[in-house]
Amino acid sequence: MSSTGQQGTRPVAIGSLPVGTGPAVVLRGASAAATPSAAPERSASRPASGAVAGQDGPAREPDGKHADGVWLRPPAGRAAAELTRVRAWWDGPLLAEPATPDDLPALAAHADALVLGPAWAGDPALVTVAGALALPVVLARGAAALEDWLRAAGAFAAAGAPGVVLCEDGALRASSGPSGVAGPDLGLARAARTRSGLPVLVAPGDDPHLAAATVAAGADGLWLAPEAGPDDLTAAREAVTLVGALIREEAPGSVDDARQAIDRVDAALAVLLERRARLAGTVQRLKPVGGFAGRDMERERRLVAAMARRAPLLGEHRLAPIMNAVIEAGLHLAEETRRDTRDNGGKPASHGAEKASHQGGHRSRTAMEALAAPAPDHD
Ligand SMILES: O=C(O)C(=O)C[C@]1(C(=O)O)C=C[C@@H](O)C=C1
Repeated sequence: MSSTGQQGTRPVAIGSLPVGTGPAVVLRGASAAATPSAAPERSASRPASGAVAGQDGPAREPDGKHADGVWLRPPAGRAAAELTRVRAWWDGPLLAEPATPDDLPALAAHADALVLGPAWAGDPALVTVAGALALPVVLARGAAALEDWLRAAGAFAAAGAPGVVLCEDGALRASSGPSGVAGPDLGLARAARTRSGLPVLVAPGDDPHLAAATVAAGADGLWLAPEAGPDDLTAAREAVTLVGALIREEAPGSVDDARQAIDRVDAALAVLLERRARLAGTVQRLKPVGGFAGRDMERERRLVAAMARRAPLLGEHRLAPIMNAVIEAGLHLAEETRRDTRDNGGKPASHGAEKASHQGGHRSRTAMEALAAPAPDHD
């Protein structure tokens, strides 16, 4: 394990994927092919497992990336065939849920982790058999109470499972509550993580924007349904990157891991810098004298001092030149935009930021954009 992990959490390796240390992970369900008797191969009907049949691989994000890991719930008696089929296009971390104990040998041969629900946890004989496979166990909560969930996790560890990851999957399995909207219990997931020291995955359900809240609540990973599309994957990845950069402690142990952690922080910085530039542009428009001519050095000194209270390592004297560059970039952008607007007969002209996003063509809405929709009337 290349880093020390989240405080108090015991990381678990699922194949090559560390869970509970480093960034939160994104796992996505793989489609299970329909059984020949239920529907022809490649049909779009829904098999008993609830997965969409007929897809050959996991959805990709627009940039071509897959999820970090794939999970599968093959129909009874089809585990070997389904796992072999998925292994043909996916050699990364693979998690599988057995429909019956007869599926266990196939899982032991092909999967990196067992996904087990409350029914297994309630049967001591099954716990013993599953623990003896020496695969990590992802223990779905289903509708279990916190105490029962944690007790079951302890039972799998005692039976020999080399690691246990909890999965709050209430959104996938439980029927919707009084609100009519099914969703994960983030408070319960957080309590389970604190109490047990085990990594916790959370299924954010049908609303991709819950991914950000899920990471903010401290989840070590997102558990996406097989139906999750590229935009859902992108929203999940954005939440992991941006929200994780703000709240998730990392202690990387290699240059590569440290650079990846820096990339996530830079991604969050970029979103915030863009947002700040828009707001600073609004101030230039509203002030009696905007732009460089209306510069207010006392206000700049005070904002640097306030920032230094949150960034004591950097301190005022290091933050001051950074913020000077940030503020001047914003003023240049505001003046450029004002000139463009004037040249455009008073109509708002596309400035740099807009041009860039237009050039990129269609861009899906990110988690951070959804959290903090930018003001539409920027300068
Ligand atoms: O607060 C203002 O008056 C601004 O114009 C905004 C801003 C900034 O970017 O934060 C920019 C220039 C000023 O010198 C001070 C602050």
